[in-house]
Order: sequence, then structure tokens, then C-alpha cells
Amino acid sequence: MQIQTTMKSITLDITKAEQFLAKGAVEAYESKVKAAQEALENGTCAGNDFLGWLHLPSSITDDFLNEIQAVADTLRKKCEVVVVAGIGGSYLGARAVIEALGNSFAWLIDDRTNPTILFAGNNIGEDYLYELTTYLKDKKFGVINISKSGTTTETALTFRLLKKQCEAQRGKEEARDVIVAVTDAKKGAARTCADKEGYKSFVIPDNVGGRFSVLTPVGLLPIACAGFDMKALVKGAADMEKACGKDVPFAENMAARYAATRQALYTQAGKKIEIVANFQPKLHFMAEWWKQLYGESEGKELKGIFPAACDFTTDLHSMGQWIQEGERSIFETVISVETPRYELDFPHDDENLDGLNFLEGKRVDEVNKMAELGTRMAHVDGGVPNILINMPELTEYYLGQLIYFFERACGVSGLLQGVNPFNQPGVEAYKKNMFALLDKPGYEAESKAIRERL
Ligand SMILES: O=P(O)(O)OC[C@H]1O[C@H](O)[C@H](O)[C@@H](O)[C@@H]1O
Repeated sequence: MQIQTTMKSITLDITKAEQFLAKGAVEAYESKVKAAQEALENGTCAGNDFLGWLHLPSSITDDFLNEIQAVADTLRKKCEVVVVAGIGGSYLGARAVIEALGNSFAWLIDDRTNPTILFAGNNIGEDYLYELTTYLKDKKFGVINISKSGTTTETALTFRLLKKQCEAQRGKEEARDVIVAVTDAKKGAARTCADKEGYKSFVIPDNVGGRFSVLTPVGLLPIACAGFDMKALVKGAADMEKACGKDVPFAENMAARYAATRQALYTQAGKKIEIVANFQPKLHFMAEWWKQLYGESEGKELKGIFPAACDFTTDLHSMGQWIQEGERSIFETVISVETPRYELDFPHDDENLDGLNFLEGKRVDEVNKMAELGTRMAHVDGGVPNILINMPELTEYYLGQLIYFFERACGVSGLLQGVNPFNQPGVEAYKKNMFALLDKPGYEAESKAIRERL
């Protein structure tokens, strides 16, 4: 596969956020950012056993990518449908990239060159699983079972259903060729099962946390299965790793400036909610991935910017009112895509019954861009600081850049906030209650205690 050679890069514009801060407020973070970058680089920060993502892009070899590609090619050859089972960090990154790059109607198109990619293991909806397993009944399907811990209930429950169905439909031998595990090297039920059944498996490194794992086989294998260019994705991330490095001056370092701007808005301007907004529906899941990245990294010790997301212009017709005139506790980060993949010109109509002839001859994207500009101006006028991230195009390369940019900025921002950005202790509370309520062996005392509270 050919790697794009390009001199372009995603860019960051914070001018419309800075105007809500005292002069020099962002620059004032320079030394703190430097300390955070050094702590990441030297492994001296909190959570330093989870820094494997930091130089991951530049350390991925072509051989490793070829190994992933070979497994992806087997699945592509043998499966009409590949079900990616995973949740949180074992799900969102792959879906974000696949949906950003794919056809918006992928599942309706009888595309015989690529398997249909479906996602499961990310909920416990009985109807969802019933409908999925029913759809799969007459399909040659394979499964990528992704779980770092290998014990996550949503994913494990789904995998048991899919494994049984796959074996019943294709026979145990053939199922073995189309079930792949991505999990811990040694621990967890997913590892035990993969080793016992002889599935092809990939390891999620110990020092890469789930939400930082999209550039491991967690994201790369599903992305390759869908037919996208992992090498270009990794190249984009590796270029951004350089561009956001600790020795890149603050003024030129996108990750440093984004981290500093968000923290300044949070601590000095009372902006407690960040809305990531897109004007391209293909970016919906990129924002979902971003929400986990920032939410789990920063939301702790009774602190943290609440990460929210909107799809524009869609949500301008539902959330627009709140954003324009509700409590002034929000700021907005717009991910803008400069050039769409396709061109569609708006046609003339003799009758002009809809009154839209003023748009005649314009590209649809020109209308979208004016909506974007008009929205940003209106929201800034309404007291909403605006950060702009510009992507030249929706390609693997720029998505790779965007992913690493957000990861790096997240590490820095969490450290600026004074928390361990790499743990997520709070996520256990619901699991503990659920297991107690389900009488999971080992939870006897919790079961008794929770029943008394009902
Ligand atoms: O990959 P897994 O171990 O299945 O974990 C999947 C997800 O669920 C957990 O509860 C964590 O909150 C997430 O950080 C993680 O990405």
C-alpha cells in the first residue's frame, strides 16, 4: 500500500478562545507544560506505568503492520461480515476511524471487496444481540474479540454468543481461522480461551491503557479488515509525535497549546464543559472516542472538564439554543474538514419553489462551510470560547495525526490539572454493584449489602 506523502498537517487555532482569557493566559502555561512534557518523557509522572502510547507510533515496524495485514487479509477473504467485539478503548478508536473513512451507507452497499464491519460487545441490549445474531444466521462471519482485561462483561457475554454461533455455522475448524483475539499477553479469560482454542491473537501491551490503544492491534486490525491503510494512519501519528514532542517550542506545539488553552478556560474562565463539534457526520465516533479519552483521563478527584460532543449542523436544531444562550459554562472545539472527498454541486430549478436558487452552482460544502463559520461567530458572540482544529481531508494520514494530537494533549492536560491521567478507578463502582446484583461468585458480601439497600 502506498503511503501518502504530504507536507500538510492538521492545525490548531485558539484565537477565538484566547479572547475570553486575560492577555497571556495561555502562554503563562509554558513552563508548566514543559514540566508535564518532561514528566511524560522521563516517566516520572503519576501513572507512569501506562506511558506505552507516548512513542508508540514511531516504534511500530513495517513487519508488525504486515503481520496485522496478513491476519486482516484472511478475515477479508473468509468473511462477508466481521464482528468487532469490544467496549470503551477496545472499541471506540476502531469505529471512529472506520466510520470517518467509510461510506456513510456502508452496511447498505453490497460491496463485495470489503467485509461489512459490525460492532458489538459494547452494550447489553438483548434486542441488539438478538437482531445481530439473527442477521448473522446466513452470513459467513468472523469475530475479532478485543478486551485488554479479557474479562469485561459486555464483551465476554457477546463473545460467548458469537463464538457458539460461528462454530455452529462454520464448524469448529473453520471458526478457528476467523476468530481472532486482541488481549493481554497472559491474563484474562479472552487469553485463556484464545490459547486453548488456538486462535490467532495479538497482545495489547501492558503499558498502553485502553483509551490510548487505537494504534495497537486493538484499532489497527479492525481498520485493516475494513480495507483502510494502517500504514498511512501510523505515519500520520508518528509525524504528529514529532510535532508535539517535548522539545518543540510551546508556540509551535499544537498539543501543548490545546492542553494549556483548555486548562486556562477551565480554571480561569469557569468553562467546565467542552463540546467537540463536527460538521461532518462521519466524525461522530471520533468525538465518542475523544470523550472517553478525556473523560476517563481527567474526570476524577472531583475535578475535570466534562467532555461532550455535538454533530453540526444536525444538533444546531436541538442543542443550538442551549449553546447560544444557556449557562455560560461551555467552550467549543470544532473539528473542521477542509476538503470533502466528493463534489456535489447544487442544481438550478426553474420554478425555485424552495427559494434556494441563490445557492445554485455552489458546492454543498460551501453551504456547510458558511454554516460552520456562521456558527462559530454566533457562538463566540454568545460567550462560547472556540478552539478550531482544521483537518485538510478525512484520510488515514490526517486521522493518525488527529489521534496522536489528542492523546498527547490529553496526557499534558491531565498532568496540568494535577491528576493521574492514566487510571480510571471510578469505572469499577457500577461493575461492583452489577456483579453483586447478579450474585456473581465471590461477591456474596456485596450481594447481601446491596440487597439491604434496595
Ligand atoms: O479492554 P477491556 O479490558 O475490555 O476494557 C474496556 C473498557 O472498559 C473499562 O471498564 C474501562 O473503563 C475502559 O478504560 C476500557 O477501555
